[in-house]
Amino acid sequence: MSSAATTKNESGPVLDWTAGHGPVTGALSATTGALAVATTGAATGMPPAWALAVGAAGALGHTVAGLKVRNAGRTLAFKAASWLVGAGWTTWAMASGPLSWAALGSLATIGVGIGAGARSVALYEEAREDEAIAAEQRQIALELTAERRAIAAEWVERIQRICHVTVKVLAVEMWETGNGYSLDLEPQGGITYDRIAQHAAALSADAKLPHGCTASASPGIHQGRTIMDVTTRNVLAETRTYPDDYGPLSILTGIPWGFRTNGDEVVAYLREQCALVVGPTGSGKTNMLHGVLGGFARAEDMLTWVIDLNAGSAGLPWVLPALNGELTGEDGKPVRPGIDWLAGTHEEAMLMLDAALAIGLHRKRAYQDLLAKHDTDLLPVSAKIPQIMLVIDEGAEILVSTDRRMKELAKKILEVIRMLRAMGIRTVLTALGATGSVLGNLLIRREAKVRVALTGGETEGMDLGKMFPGRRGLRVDQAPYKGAGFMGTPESPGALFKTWRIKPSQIRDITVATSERHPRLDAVSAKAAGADYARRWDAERTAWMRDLGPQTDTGSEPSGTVAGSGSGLNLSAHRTDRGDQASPEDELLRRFREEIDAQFGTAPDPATPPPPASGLNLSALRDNPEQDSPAQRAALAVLLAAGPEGTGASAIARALAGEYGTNRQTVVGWLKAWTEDGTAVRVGEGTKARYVHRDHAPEPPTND
Ligand SMILES: Nc1ncnc2c1ncn2[C@@H]1O[C@H](COP(=O)(O)OP(=O)(O)OP(=O)(O)O)[C@@H](O)[C@H]1O
Repeated sequence: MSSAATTKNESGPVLDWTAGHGPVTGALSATTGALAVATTGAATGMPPAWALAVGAAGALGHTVAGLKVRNAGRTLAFKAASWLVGAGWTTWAMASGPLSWAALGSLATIGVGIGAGARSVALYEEAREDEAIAAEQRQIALELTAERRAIAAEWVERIQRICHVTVKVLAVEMWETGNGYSLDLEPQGGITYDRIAQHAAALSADAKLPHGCTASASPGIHQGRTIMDVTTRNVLAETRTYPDDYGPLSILTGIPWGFRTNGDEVVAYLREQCALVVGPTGSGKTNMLHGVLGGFARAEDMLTWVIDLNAGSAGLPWVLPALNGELTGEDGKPVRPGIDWLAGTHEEAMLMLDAALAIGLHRKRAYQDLLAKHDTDLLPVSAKIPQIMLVIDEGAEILVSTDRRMKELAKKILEVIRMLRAMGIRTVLTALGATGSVLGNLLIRREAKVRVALTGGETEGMDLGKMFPGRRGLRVDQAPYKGAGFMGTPESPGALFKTWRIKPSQIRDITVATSERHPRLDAVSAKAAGADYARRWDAERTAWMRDLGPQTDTGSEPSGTVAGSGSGLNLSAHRTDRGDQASPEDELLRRFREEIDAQFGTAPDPATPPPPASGLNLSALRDNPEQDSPAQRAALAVLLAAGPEGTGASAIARALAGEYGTNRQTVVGWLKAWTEDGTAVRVGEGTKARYVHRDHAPEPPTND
């Protein structure tokens, strides 16, 4: 029913006169209307021809209205006929008396007739409308198929001309994002995908794809098929922020690390795999690391332990705001740090690695029954028995370092990688360059199949062939943007991708959002890890964080206090601002350190690949007197022996190389530390600059 609305209020039903008629109400309305007019007209002596005139006008009006809404001819005819029949009856009834049996009987028949007619007309109109929509869709599909056919023909011709390979196109799929399309190809004559893949650059050029877009061939559903992905819009040039849905993730369902050129997420499955993230300075590696830590923080079955000997800078933003009480959780509850353990010093890193090894070995014994119950040799990781992810910034450089202390760490890291896969302990190592010394390590090649090469336009030290063996046509200049590069996993072959930009505020938001979600270390593991793990957040163990808080990863900026400053984040995004706020003393110190950096090359030059043993900045160690190693003491002795003439980092390193294997980079770190605490004094300028022990230092000039 549609003519009278059914909504009720206190004053009774509300009538909606604008609503249209259905078949029943339409017929009722027409017949009761005609009867009313006939009886009133007959009683008052109205001329019967008037009713006929009104009927004709109604028929005309409805026909015009029907034409406007494009009613079918038969609908228009039916509506006009209804008006005319009604008007004819009224005219006749007014003349011969409307209340006779004949008049009422014929009116009832007319009513039923109008009702039935209206119903059939309505059904007909509906069917017409459906047919029109279907025809429109057929037209769109036809056009799309024509577009696909054109694309297919274009690529068959192009591949034939450039690769000399005949292909059959089995399907063309347009990406929903509108950024490109994929072709499912069947190369003829037993030719495999790589024959096409090696011509990727020529194919892209021939197709006149915009910069940053590629035509890349990869294996298809079987060896005789090839998928050709063609990007037509360069999404890598866009900055996309980390998706702000911080919902739960799991190690078992993978952690998203970025997006492909077709807009799809690329996911790292790390239950059994280790990962290697290579990125030279300025490529967006720190940002990516934060994205990785953010994903791990969101997981319900992972605990993240971070080693960063660059003063812990990769982990600090996940720890300090929580430790300093700057964040408040739901209901005012304190917020747990976004990572479970942070080692910024050699000592702490040793404790962490020992704990990881102890946990792994103990899990092997203690969970025998559980493994038997699940009939597996792979520990069933869950929120109750979480996976431990060891994230080691510049870890690859630790592995190839010749420094004795680094070698100690390297030995333990390799043990973790080699022995603890089944027991749910895996690593993410970062490296400044994809150099032979990093990828030459068989263990890394075998265990770290989740690989990322952030290029940021850097071409040196980026051996993509070694990073993604078997993948052809990958070129560094395809991803000249910060945060962009290549990612490959066992599930998703190496191809272009980009990381999300994660903002400092998002790190805080994720820390808060995931605080309640982090699992606790299972009792078996906690027992094995012992007091070193239980006391990891003790004030004296975390004092270095507060001391080093706002330092950057190069350690070449003044230290200050973080607590209460409200800027506990140590992100490179903030770096440029800080110089403006520094005091004159800090500024002097900064300039002094810059000079040292310039002279001794402590800050890596983005244009050159780092030598294998470089890249680690050990300045973080300087604040801890307990960390004086025999090598350090020997270096101090060399400095003292140099007398008032003083000496330089290279000379000290040469003196120590034989016995301790100390490299120049390490000595530079010590000299910086000694200069800051007054143990040594830097004299001379430029290439004449040298260090003198304070016992031999010249008298400082006085002002009077
Ligand atoms: N995914 C991204 N999208 C857009 N811009 C990014 C992305 N990642 C990084 N950037 C930009 O690049 C800058 C440098 O990033 P980041 O500090 O992570 O580089 P890095 O390789 O760690 O360099 P450094 O070693 O000097 O710290 C950031 O401040 C940001 O402006």
